[in-house]
Parts: sequence; structure tokens; C-alpha cells
Amino acid sequence: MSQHATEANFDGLVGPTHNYAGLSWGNVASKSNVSAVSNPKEAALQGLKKMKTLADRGFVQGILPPHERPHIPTLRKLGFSGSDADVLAAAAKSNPVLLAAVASASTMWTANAATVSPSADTRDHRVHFTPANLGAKFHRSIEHEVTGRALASIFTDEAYFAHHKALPSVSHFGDEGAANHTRLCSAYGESGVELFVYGQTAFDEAAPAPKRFPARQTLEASQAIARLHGLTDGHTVFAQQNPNAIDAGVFHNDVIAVGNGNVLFYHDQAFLEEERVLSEIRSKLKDTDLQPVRVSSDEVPIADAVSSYLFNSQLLTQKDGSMLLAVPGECREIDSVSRYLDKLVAQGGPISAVEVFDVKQSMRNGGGPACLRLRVVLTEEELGAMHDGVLINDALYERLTTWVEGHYRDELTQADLADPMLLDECRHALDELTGILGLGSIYDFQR
Ligand SMILES: NCCC[C@H](NC(=O)CCC(=O)O)C(=O)O
Repeated sequence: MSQHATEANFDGLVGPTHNYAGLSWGNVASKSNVSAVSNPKEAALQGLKKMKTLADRGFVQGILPPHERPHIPTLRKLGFSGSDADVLAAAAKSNPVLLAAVASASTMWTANAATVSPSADTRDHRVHFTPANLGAKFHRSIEHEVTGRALASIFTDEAYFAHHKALPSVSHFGDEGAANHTRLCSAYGESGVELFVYGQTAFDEAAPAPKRFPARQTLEASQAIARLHGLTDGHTVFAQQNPNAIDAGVFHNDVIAVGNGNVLFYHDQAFLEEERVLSEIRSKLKDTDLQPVRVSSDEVPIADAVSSYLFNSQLLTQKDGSMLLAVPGECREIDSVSRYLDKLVAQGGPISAVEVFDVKQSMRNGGGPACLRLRVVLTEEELGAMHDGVLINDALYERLTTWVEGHYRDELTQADLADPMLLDECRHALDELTGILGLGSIYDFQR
């Protein structure tokens, strides 16, 4: 039985400690901007502006809160002791990179927060959520617990929503969430095909794998998520990412492909077995034809795709059924990509409009428009059952903008991360935020 459903996008609000620490080997932007001075206030406002623009266009737009950073409980687990200020000072002295890791605002990239399967696809007809363990990078491996709490406090009703724990946090089950998961369908409320893209097979050392940069997602992790969510084989496709793409800086599939409805917009270097993947999607997508929009290396070399983040765009269905591609500003700064975008719209295919967003603060850490959002397809009933205090409207946008203006710094260096005042500012701000959003006590310092 199908119902009308909507795609809601939940953007991660950038936290007060947004900084450039160069923590993500394999993510070209993160490494090239290491130690640059960041502007957390501007970063958060850029994100809010994107949310507001899309909400104004009629898209359902939600927000996921930033986490408590620097995360003192993690430092205590690692043996630092004394007052919170003592812990910070000792960590800064002993290992500034470790301090930067527990201070990262990386929860802003909610495409990595979790994998979500809509109720039309799952055996028990509930929406299933599994927070990603993000075990490939230490600074991200500490996100899943609080992410799970935030999701559970927004999607509380067990009649509609099912929450799983993150997978075991070892490399065999490396899971990076929705960034490696694409749902294709005829309409959001119809059962679709869930495409899981992985970088490596953990239990087969002979299988193809990247040589230079790490593969963050394993086949075994993707298969486990599909089992947990109660997806059937007939509606699930597993595809290996091209190892050469990972070695070229494509650390998540959403840096080289994006899908929406029956459209798959992708680069010719995205998949290891392109033909097989497309034909399996076609055969499993029962009530509609797949519309591939393939970009060739001749038109957009992979290096340009990576530096522009062309594919890290949001592909959104507008009221009239046509699709809007929400791209980062960098796409208009790179000739091959800008030319391609003009051609894409002119050729009259499924993507009829391009809109540019300035998310430069996030881009400098390797996060474009699509990294900043988690998609949750919801029926009318599910939308009615969720906590609506996190949905953006004019009033919430104004309130959050004022909140950012009042609490965030406009300059942050690596040395500032050891400042005990920053920790106080962050906790104070987040305490107010859970009040604004009506989320209850989700942070460790509130418990
Ligand atoms: N989906 C986009 C994720 C970007 C994220 N960058 C970072 O964590 C960089 C943080 C730093 O280097 O300070 C990552 O690589 O997982």
C-alpha cells in the first residue's frame, strides 16, 4: 500500500568550534586547508541561509544540532584528568592533533550522520535509522552516540520509527551513512531501490581496493544496514566505487554521484562496474525507467569534479515535478563544470534548473551542499508524528540566526581550541539550543 510521501532534508547546523585541522587523509580540501583560520559564525550563517532558501521554495527543511565540542568525556576516556580546564590544557600539551579531533565540528555533515530507509522499503513499514560509526576517522568516530540521541528525540514514536545502534566500530564494518546510499524510486511514497556504494570488501583481501587513500565504507557494513532495515534483495543494489576515484580524492560516493526519484546523476568514473550496476537498478526499479545523467571525463575531468564538488549537489524535486540542482559556488569558478551546467539545463533533460549556494566555509573542509544534509522520506502521518520543533520556518530561522550571532566567534585558530572559554561558550550555546529546538537533554554535559 503506497502513500503520498515527502523528502525532508535535515541539515547539520555548524557548531561553534568549526575549524580547519586537516584531519581527513583522502579528503583533498581538508588536507589543503590545514591550519587556515576559520570563521564559525560565517559557516553557521551560510548553512542557515541555504536551509532558509530551500524552505522558502517549499521544501521541507529540518535541522540537526551540533555536538558538544571539545568533547571532554572522550579525553577523560583517554586518561586526561582533573578539571575540564586541566583536561584541555593537558591534551593541548600532549597532542594538539588529538585535541583538534575532539574539537571538530564535523557533525555538520549530516549526510554521514546515518543511513535512513523510508517505510515504503522496509519489511515492518517503519522508517529505519542507523547512525554511521564513521570509524575511518577518529574525530568522526565519536559522533554516532549523540547523533542517535538526537534522531531518537526527533523521531520518537516507535509505531513509525525504528532506531538501530551504529555497527561495530572496526574497519571491517566502516560505515559512512547516507553519503554512500542513494534511493531511486518512481515517487517517494512508492517502494524504491536502495543503492549502497562501498569502497572495499573487508573479508576478501584479493578484491579490488584503492591504493593511495583509504576506502571508508565496506560491503559488509552496507549489507548489515540492509539486513537491519529489513530491505529485500529485490529492492537493494550493492555497487563498488571505482578505486581509482577514491585515489583521486572521492572519499564518499556523494562526491561523484547523486540520485533523486528515477534520476541518477553521476560521473563515468563513479562505479567499478557501471553497466552491471545500471542494469541491476533498471531490473529492480519496477514501476519506472531509470534516467541516467552521465557526465563523461572528457567533459568534466575527475579532478574538476572533485575540486568543484559538482556531484555533491542536492537534486531536489520541485512542485511541478522538474528537478533543481543546488550546487556549491565553486562549480561556477571552474570552466569545464560551469560550461557543463549551462549545457545540462539547456538540453531539456530532467534537471531543469541550477541554483548556486555559498557554503565556502564547509567546502574548505570537503563538505558541499549534499554533505550538509540528511534526507528522510516521510509520509504525511510520519511527518505529523515527528517532533516539528526542528523544522525551519521564518521564526525558527530568525531565532537561530540571532542565536549564532550572539554565541559564535568569527575567527578561530588551532591554538584557540585549548581555550577553556571556548568550551564554556559552546556548552552555554548548546544548552540554549536544545531549549530552542525542544530536544531535551541530549548532550553529555546536560546529563
Ligand atoms: N561529507 C563530507 C565530510 C567532510 C569531512 N571533513 C572533515 O572531517 C575535515 C575536518 C578537518 O580536517 O578539520 C570528512 O572528511 O569526513
